[in-house]
Amino acid sequence: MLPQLWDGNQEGTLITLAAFWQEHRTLLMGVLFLLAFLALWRLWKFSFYPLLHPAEPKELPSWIPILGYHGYSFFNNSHALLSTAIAYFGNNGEPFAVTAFGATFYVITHPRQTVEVYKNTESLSFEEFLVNLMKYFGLSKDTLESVFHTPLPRDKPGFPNPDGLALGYFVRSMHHEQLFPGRKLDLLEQVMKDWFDQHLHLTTLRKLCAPYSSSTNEHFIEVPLTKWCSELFTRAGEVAYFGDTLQHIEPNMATVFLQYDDLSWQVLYQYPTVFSRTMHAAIGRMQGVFLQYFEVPQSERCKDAWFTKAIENECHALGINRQDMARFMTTVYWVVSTNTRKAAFWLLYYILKNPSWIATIREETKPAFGDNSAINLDYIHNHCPRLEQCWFETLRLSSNSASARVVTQDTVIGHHLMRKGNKILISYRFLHFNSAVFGDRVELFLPERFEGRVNVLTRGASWRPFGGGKTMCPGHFIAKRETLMFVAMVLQRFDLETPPCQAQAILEPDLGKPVLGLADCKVGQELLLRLTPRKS
Ligand code: HEM
Repeated sequence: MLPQLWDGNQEGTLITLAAFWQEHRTLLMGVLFLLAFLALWRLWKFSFYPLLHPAEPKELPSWIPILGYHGYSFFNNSHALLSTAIAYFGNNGEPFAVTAFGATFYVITHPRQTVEVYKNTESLSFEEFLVNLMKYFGLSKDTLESVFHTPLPRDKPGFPNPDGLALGYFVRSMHHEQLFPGRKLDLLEQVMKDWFDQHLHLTTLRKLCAPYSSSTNEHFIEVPLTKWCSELFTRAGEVAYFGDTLQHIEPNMATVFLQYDDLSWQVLYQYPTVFSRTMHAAIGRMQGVFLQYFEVPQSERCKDAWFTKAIENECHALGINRQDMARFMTTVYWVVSTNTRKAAFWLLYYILKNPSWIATIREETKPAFGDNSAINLDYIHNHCPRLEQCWFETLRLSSNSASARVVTQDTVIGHHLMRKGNKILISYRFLHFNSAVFGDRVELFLPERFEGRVNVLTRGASWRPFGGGKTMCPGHFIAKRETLMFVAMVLQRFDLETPPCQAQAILEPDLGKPVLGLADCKVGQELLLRLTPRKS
């Protein structure tokens, strides 16, 4: 029990204090020592050190040495933490440092410096991040050594490798071959179009969505919007990349993937297995399905994308075992669907909440739809500017990625010295919410801000939904094509409503979870969507 320190008698109080000090002397000395140590450490770290090292980015002060006290804020809402830091440093556009979980991140907010970061592939590494990811997925040391450090012959059979790159770097050229405009991209898009075309009918949806639709009859179906888009896009992406073989092995691969993907932020934080058992169980199931997939002879696996067998052949040639191939393919499945599913539900959500766009897009896309369900994809690509503006605005509002680079040698960015071993973060959200670039009311869905300004706004250094430099996302063409064709088809075929009880329901981006692209919506939020076939 603490003594009562002030009873109006000054002498008595002093005596009581002295007695308290005598009794708890060791404890109080310890506390005083700790406070003195923290004060000195803080003074040194955030006042004297910056004076002695003016070239290094200033660090957001904290009271916890080494670990930094920003870990919780990083988890909870990294965007809010970075906003606080930007305000603390007077919004001066200079890089600053934040320590969380013992790692120091230099945060870049100025568009010009983002370009410097993307250009520097000598001393800023994306590969270290990839290697850590692959290790986390269980790829063996030997496989990683061959993949990243064994140059493939320049004259090898298969896809040409004139620069003699190791597979870990060569795979980027293979993604480009599959995903950049050309025949292979068109074929991929065609498969997705056929899949949506077959499944976007009331009768088919009733069967497909039975496990989660909340209500259905012969006139309509009600589905949870984010779940519905996620399932449909994952299934379409699966068929486009792997044909129907995976479906035969595990008809619910998409559902297992979504269980994993909801928790995939744990991978980015490299959570220990003991704290992420559900995520590990889902990924284990997916890897198991891919093991069975590779047991099916190639000749029996049809209608897959060019990339899928091409990369498998490269892995075989390098002697990579089946387990590691299965682990790697799981990551391919991940990148194919994790962002497009979110792009689809965010775009539909914003349109639903701004219903005047429904009529606009219907009218604009109508000429792309012939009488016998034929769809003119070229028309959607090139003659639907309003739909395209909605796409850009959705990406702007829902991007929550941060490009991460590991500093492998001391490096100067924008006159600031970045120390070896630390990480660099480019937060896209800050770039996309800069009202000096994107105009007023940046927090609102206003696709018209892109009208007549698409080139200015989406080709500058402030536009980064797909990252930048060498590692810029190669999937951006297919992501756009797939999402826009889907939204156009849904609007042409169905009337959309949210049930009256859901009129006030909203979806908000979860800015706390790290992602490689678009934000998910906050846990527990969902919006019911009623789809009623339109009378033609
Ligand atoms: C709206 C949809 C998408 C968004 C917002 C998105 C975003 C991103 C981002 C931010 C990165 C990291 C770039 C960096 O840090 O420099 C990335 C990388 C990547 N994305 Fe996407 N992505 C999308 C769709 C896709 C699709 C559909 C595919 C494949 C079919 C794909 C394949 C990849 C690959 C292979 C990489 C790694 C690139 C490399 O290391 O060179 N993405 N994506």
